[in-house]
Amino acid sequence: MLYGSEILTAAQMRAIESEAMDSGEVTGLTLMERAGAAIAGQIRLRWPKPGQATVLCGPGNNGGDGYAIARLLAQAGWSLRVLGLDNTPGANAAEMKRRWLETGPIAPLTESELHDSPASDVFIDAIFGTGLTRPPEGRIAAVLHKLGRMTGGSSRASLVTVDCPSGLCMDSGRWLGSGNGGKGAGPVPLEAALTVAFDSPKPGHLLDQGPAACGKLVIADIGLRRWREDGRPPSLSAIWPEFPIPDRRICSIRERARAVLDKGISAKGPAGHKYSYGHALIVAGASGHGGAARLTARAALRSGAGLVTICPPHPALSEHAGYPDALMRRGLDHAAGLQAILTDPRISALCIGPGCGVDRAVTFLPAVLEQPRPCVLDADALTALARSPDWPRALSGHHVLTPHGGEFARLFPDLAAKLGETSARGPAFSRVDATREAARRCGAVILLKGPDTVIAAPDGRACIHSAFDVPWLATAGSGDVLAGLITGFLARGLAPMEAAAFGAFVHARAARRFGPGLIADDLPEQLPGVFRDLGL
Ligand SMILES: NC(=O)C1=CN([C@@H]2O[C@H](COP(=O)(O)OP(=O)(O)OC[C@H]3O[C@@H](n4cnc5c(N)ncnc54)[C@H](OP(=O)(O)O)[C@@H]3O)[C@@H](O)[C@H]2O)[C@@H](O)CC1
Ligand SMILES: Nc1ncnc2c1ncn2[C@@H]1O[C@H](COP(=O)(O)OP(=O)(O)O)[C@@H](O)[C@H]1O
Ligand SMILES: [K+]
Repeated sequence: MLYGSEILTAAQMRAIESEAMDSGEVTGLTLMERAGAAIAGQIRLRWPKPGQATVLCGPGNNGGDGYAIARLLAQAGWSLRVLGLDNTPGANAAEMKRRWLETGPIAPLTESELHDSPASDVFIDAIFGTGLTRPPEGRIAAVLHKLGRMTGGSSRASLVTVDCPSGLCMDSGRWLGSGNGGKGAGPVPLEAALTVAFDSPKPGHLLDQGPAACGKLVIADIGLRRWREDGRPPSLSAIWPEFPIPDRRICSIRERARAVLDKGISAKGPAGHKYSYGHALIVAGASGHGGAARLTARAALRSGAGLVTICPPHPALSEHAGYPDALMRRGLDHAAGLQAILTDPRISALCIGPGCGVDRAVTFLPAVLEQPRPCVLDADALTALARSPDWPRALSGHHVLTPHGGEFARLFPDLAAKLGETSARGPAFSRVDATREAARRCGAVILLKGPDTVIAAPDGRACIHSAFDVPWLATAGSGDVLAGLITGFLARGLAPMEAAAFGAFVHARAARRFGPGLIADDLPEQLPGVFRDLGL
């Protein structure tokens, strides 16, 4: 595990469930009963007064969970309407169905039967879970379309989904059969109030359309920890969750932050002096474009780097006077000038791109890339990089690239195109797949920005950072602040992957702490509070 919580793909989850059942210590029926009880419990927690629920049960084990939920809610006094299919091939799901039939009837899972259930307070989607292999079609597609219209937007009824909204690919967060943004041939995308998933988050809960489709995500413990942790190499995907996940070794965010920092960063202590904490250098642009680089520099200073120097062309030096006084300024006009500055071995990290200007980035990139210090390439530097032939060969493991979607498409047009294609089979190509492949190709750390920021290293380690709860982070200059944070953490000694992941985490926490109305200038000012909250 990298840090934060482990994420499992649908295939990994199925493998763990199989291992648990093969061990003879737990049966599939017990796991299903626990899954059903977890969801029924969450529903009763949110709707303490028994109401009317409609449960839609599919052909597999997800449907089996649905029959268990129906039985448990009925025992708690709820009025139930259950829609299901004739064929329920799995033994466990068939047993759950049999037990439900002792309590009540099953109506056919059709659009017209669903239409006749409008009095429900809660609709429970137990049609498909981790077993979804292809886009829903025909009768089930029509049911899901109707369900989307009955529960989405301002409708009174709430949708609760078992493991995930049906039709959503749990490995990518994309609707199977739909193109970019959930549009295309598929059904009306579901918008759940609550999704209860088992054991661990899956990538699809956090990526792309997943968070909007899932609503509030709750991870329920169904007793699989031992098989998750036994004998398997640590998972490659992890997050910094802002929600509690049961049954994890590291549970407080403070502990997690401390664990990362202890791995590499020079924690401030009585024995240190400013040079102990690194010196970050920011290549800035011409007059009139200095704001972006100053945001970067300010964030680098606040990250705890011992010194930060901003390097605009000589004529633009005066523009940076007094922003803030702690910032050092040095004119930089030619690549040879940069080489001269870099003879100082105490400069420990660089950043080029924010407010730099593409032409200036083209001039300085070769000198930046051939020096061995860790370096963040952002904004104009990414555009400049994409223009140079055979650019992936110029990069290596000490480089961190921080593209947003547009910059990523300039650098990796084929991967961006693949993300936009309609996916006819699961698992669909995901933002994690794209970012991992990008990192592998150029041998550098890639941080693909968005509400679902993905960070990947060339060795395949990857991490999703979810910031869907802070949409106000999408404001001009916030990416410049992120670049500065990562540069500062690199200067202080964090490894590139850790610096990028910790940067994304601290960035979103600063935005969360400030709240709506945030402008990028506010972010660095929140950092002391963020660090204090983390006990750093
Ligand atoms: N394993 C365990 O012990 C536990 C599992 N648990 C629960 O089980 C869920 C996984 O169950 P699952 O593997 O049976 O898959 P599920 O999501 O129910 O659907 C698969 C069925 O749908 C079919 N199908 C697929 N796509 C289709 C399409 N487009 N249109 C039509 N059919 C389609 C597919 O058929 P096939 O692809 O073979 O044709 C198959 O019949 C998991 O999410 C969790 O809720 C929990 O109880 C904890 C213990
Ligand atoms: N909807 C959103 N919710 C949360 N964070 C977002 C959202 N959209 C973008 N972000 C984050 O905001 C920052 C924007 O960076 P960027 O696009 O480079 O902006 P700029 O170039 O103006 O600095 C990134 O860290 C990105 O992950
Ligand atoms: K489901």
